[in-house]
Amino acid sequence: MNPRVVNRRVVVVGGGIAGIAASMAIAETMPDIRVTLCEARRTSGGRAGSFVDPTTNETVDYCQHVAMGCCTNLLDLLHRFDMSDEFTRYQSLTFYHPEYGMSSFAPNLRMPAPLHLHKALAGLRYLRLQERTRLAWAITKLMRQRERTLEKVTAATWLDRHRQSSRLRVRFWDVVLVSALGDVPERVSMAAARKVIVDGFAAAHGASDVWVPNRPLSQIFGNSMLDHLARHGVEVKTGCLVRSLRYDERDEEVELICGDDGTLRSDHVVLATAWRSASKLIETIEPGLNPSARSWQDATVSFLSSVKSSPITGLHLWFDREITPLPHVAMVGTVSHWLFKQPLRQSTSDRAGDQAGVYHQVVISGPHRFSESSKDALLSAVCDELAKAFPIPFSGPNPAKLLHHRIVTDPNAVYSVTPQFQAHRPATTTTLAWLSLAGDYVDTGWPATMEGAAISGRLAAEAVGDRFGRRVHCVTPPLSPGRLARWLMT
Ligand SMILES: Cc1cc2nc3c(=O)[nH]c(=O)nc-3n(C[C@H](O)[C@H](O)[C@H](O)COP(=O)(O)OP(=O)(O)OC[C@H]3O[C@@H](n4cnc5c(N)ncnc54)[C@H](O)[C@@H]3O)c2cc1C
Repeated sequence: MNPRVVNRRVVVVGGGIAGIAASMAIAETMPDIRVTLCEARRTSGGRAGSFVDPTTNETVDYCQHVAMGCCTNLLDLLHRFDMSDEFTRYQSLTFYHPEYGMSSFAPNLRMPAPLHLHKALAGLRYLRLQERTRLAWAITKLMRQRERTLEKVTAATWLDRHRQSSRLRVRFWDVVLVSALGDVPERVSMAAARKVIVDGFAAAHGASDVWVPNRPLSQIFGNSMLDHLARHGVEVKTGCLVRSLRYDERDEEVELICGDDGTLRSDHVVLATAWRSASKLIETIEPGLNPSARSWQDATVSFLSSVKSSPITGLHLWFDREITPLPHVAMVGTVSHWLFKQPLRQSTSDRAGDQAGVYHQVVISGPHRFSESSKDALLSAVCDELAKAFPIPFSGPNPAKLLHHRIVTDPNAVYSVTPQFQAHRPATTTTLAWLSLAGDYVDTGWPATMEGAAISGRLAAEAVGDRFGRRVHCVTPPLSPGRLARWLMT
């Protein structure tokens, strides 16, 4: 073993998916490095978390999360924590449109990618033949363009230039892009949109599979992952809020001032918080910085504090019965974007009993028509939409009743992937040799997703390796594109 790297210490600040991925990757690839994970809250998972509803006593997610088949790093991370079975894979999706009812989106796996999508698009009854043709043409065009060349263009501009009608926008592009990017095509960069369409649908079989957790997120990314990390030698400190960072030039080590835990000392820090906390912590870094470090600090703080965030709303609805046999439905042309039914396998102690009703969740990404109205107005619009989409349980002498509801909007759920954001997105490595960044906002090419967070953590682990003279590979490659897709993309 190289004596220079023995007893190196790394502190990972933030126990969201990025911090978990970074800690696990360092522990697995460089077991002689001492890793400490500091999480401000009592458990890990960050935004991928849950709460206990006080009325039903059920543990439900702040907001339903889904992954896709293209999320190779997240799926690999789950595998490493023996958690793969906690997500269920769906190879086809159901879309609902108020005028056309239900449609099935099922790629044809006998056809090479991207032709496997033709059958899937043909299944969307609310798209006309001409619209499907124009859509397929635009997807092919998109595959031929490099992501970097699309960073400065908004999705809306690109779609206009490529003659995607407003009807097609509402019925396809808005549905997919707003759900995946959390903001409208007028604001998001086309590079991020390309990532969703090409990596998430067109390039490879299985990319568009939807993976839905079948347990509350807190039971996946919470204490069980922390226990697993501890078994890999990671020292876990929960309830440990890091308040400031200071580099001690004389001892060549970093001092982390923590809330109640006093001070930690480390050779390297991976800052794996969301962008706002990252901005605050970077601002605390003490003088002694050389001019280029100072200018990095100023630019990064100024950028991160100006990042525009986008809201996501979850309507937690307990009906007296299930309103559909379908596990989830994507909703088109409605205020509601997704409906999920009782996605979570609850232990009996998590449930108040049958009188709690059957849990459903409606998710709305980004600002919506009722953003400025009362929660009651939103609830009433969503319930009307559900009654229209699933008429049977709501009709007859004993219609389905809403027993209980809770509406949770996270105004800072995700950042908006605007062209400005893409242009200035911070990298993993910084001007400060002792500091690496992780978190879904770091430049991974991915939007604000669990996959982006997992990649960012693994990139930070690779940066730690570089710092200590190691060459480690932690990032899982993307799905391999089919031969035809590869040809289209060259
Ligand atoms: C409502 C909603 C719906 C979403 N839906 C999806 C989805 O369907 N699919 C998907 O892929 N993604 C989804 N996302 C995005 C996904 O949750 C995030 O991209 C991902 O969880 C980010 O992980 P992270 O580790 O980068 O950051 P975070 O989850 O924000 O974790 C940062 C952690 O750092 C801790 N921390 C902060 N400051 C300090 C400090 N000073 N000291 C110590 N600890 C600190 C925080 O407590 C937190 O635990 C959704 C997000 C939201 C909010």
